[in-house]
Amino acid sequence: MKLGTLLGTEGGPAVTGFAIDHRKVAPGTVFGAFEGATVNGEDFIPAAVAAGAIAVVARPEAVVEGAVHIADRNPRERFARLAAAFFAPFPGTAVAVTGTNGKTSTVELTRQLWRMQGHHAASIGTLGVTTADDRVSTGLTTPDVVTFLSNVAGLAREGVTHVAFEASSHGLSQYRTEGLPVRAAAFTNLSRDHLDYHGDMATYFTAKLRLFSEVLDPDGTAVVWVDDPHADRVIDLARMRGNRLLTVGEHGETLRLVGRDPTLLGQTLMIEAEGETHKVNLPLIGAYQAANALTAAALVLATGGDLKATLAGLSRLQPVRGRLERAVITRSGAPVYVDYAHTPDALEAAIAALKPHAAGRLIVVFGAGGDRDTGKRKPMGAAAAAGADLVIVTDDNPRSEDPAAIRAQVLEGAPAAREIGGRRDAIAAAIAEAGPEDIVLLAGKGHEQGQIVGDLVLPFDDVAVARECAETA
Ligand SMILES: CC(=O)N[C@H]1[C@@H](OP(=O)(O)OP(=O)(O)OC[C@H]2O[C@@H](n3ccc(=O)[nH]c3=O)[C@H](O)[C@@H]2O)O[C@H](CO)[C@@H](O)[C@@H]1O[C@H](C)C(=O)N[C@@H](C)C(=O)N[C@H](CCC(=O)O)C(=O)O
Ligand SMILES: Nc1ncnc2c1ncn2[C@@H]1O[C@H](COP(=O)(O)OP(=O)(O)OP(=O)(O)O)[C@@H](O)[C@H]1O
Ligand SMILES: N[C@H](CCC[C@H](N)C(=O)O)C(=O)O
Ligand SMILES: [Mg+2]
Repeated sequence: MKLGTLLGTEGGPAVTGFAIDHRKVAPGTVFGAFEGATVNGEDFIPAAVAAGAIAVVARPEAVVEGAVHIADRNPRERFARLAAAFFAPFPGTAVAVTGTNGKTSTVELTRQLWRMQGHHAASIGTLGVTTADDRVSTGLTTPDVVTFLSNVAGLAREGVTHVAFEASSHGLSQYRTEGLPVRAAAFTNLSRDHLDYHGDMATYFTAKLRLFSEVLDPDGTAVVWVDDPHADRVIDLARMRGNRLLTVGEHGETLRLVGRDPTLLGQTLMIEAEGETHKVNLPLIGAYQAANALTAAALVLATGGDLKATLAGLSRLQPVRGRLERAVITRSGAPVYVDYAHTPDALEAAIAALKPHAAGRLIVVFGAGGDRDTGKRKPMGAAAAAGADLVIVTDDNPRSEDPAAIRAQVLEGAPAAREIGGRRDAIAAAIAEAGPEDIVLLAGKGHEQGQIVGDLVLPFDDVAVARECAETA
């Protein structure tokens, strides 16, 4: 593709690729120079041009010599749209999910439901780029714009027609997915997280609302979990914009949850839809997975899915990696669950999911990530102390922070909790302590395969460690 074609002029050099890191520039690359959280990408423009960049997307005040300066007040958005034109075509049906919690679960459940209806489907998010037979991690929930758009185009070349992706608030703020048409967008919930980046809840919510105000196709469908207190803002936005609106939840119009009874390995849902009541045996435990399953079902309906087939599909859903995943049953008979809860709201949800199944005590082991929102640590301790019978505070991913300092902040919310710094020791202690009527919940790391300590990523998988500890307990 010629640069002129991209810019709506004529001719010019051939475009060979796109990059936002100067170290990835090759001859023919269009370079995006963005002011970032740690450095200013504009500082690398000369090096990018020296490496062969033929054009640079940057603010008008940036200095570009030896390459075309594509000047724009919002260089991230302009770059994404140009890159999308270069990487296209994409799968015909793309949907996005945003919310503090439930994004990964919902996109994965959507992928499974689409597949049951015969679609070649994929999901992109925290677990990576997932298709029916493959999963490749990208390191982020919403990958950087070049990784994201090139991967989505790659999926189309593989024959994928339906993709569901997680629109994180960081990803929305940084225009990482702009240029990919979005046929439906779902809102799960909003609670405290990522205030280290957004500063306050209003800014955090505004970042998420951009999915509905700008990213969702004007003739696209908004899917809203209406039981969340923030849902009204999303509904108002969808109505104002004239988007089709599907609502789910106990107060939903499209899929109204009228009954939910926990069973041994899941739950029976009563769902009102199109004037009829449907009974569904969902093989996932917890109110939160019922919420995500209904949201996923509505996304499938929003993209042409048949109601009966979609509701029937709910009974065949497979658990999502690291989301209330049962890792092992201890020698004493206590099940050990691994969950990704790393916010106060999520901890509450995971504990509420397991509590009805614990005839004895619920033992919770968790910590909090370093270099993330510090304000959520005490409320996380409080959420665990309020819902669990025994709380063990340990390390999550300390990153560049002092692990003991992080634990101390969490313990402020759970003064009666035990503190065991090493995560493996904490898991071992919980498993040794658990009796036949008890349940153990390991929260915060879920599917993660490593523990980030300083610059190191030490191999660590909660599921594997739980199994090893259960062997020797
Ligand atoms: C805080 C944050 O979101 N940072 C992301 C952001 O970096 P940034 O724009 O701030 O970039 P920077 O490091 O300041 O550099 C500025 C620019 O100069 C460029 N550069 C930099 C150095 C160099 O030598 N040459 C060069 O060209 C960079 O590529 C960048 O474009 O853009 C980068 C490229 O897309 C991302 O890799 C990076 O993610 C960092 C690694 C990260 O940890 N992000 C996490 C917090 C994140 O995004 N999490 C969300 C939320 C998960 C959830 O939902 O809970 C996610 O979607 O994963
Ligand atoms: N609908 C929900 N309501 C409340 N809590 C939820 C919900 N869905 C998931 N959770 C909790 O949040 C945790 C993370 O779930 P999930 O990975 O689906 O969320 P996410 O939005 O993708 O998170 P992240 O922003 O870290 O990528 C779960 O392990 C569970 O504890
Ligand atoms: N166990 C991780 C979960 C959060 C990871 C991701 N959601 C992010 O914020 O980057 C941590 O707390 O460090
Ligand atoms: Mg996720």
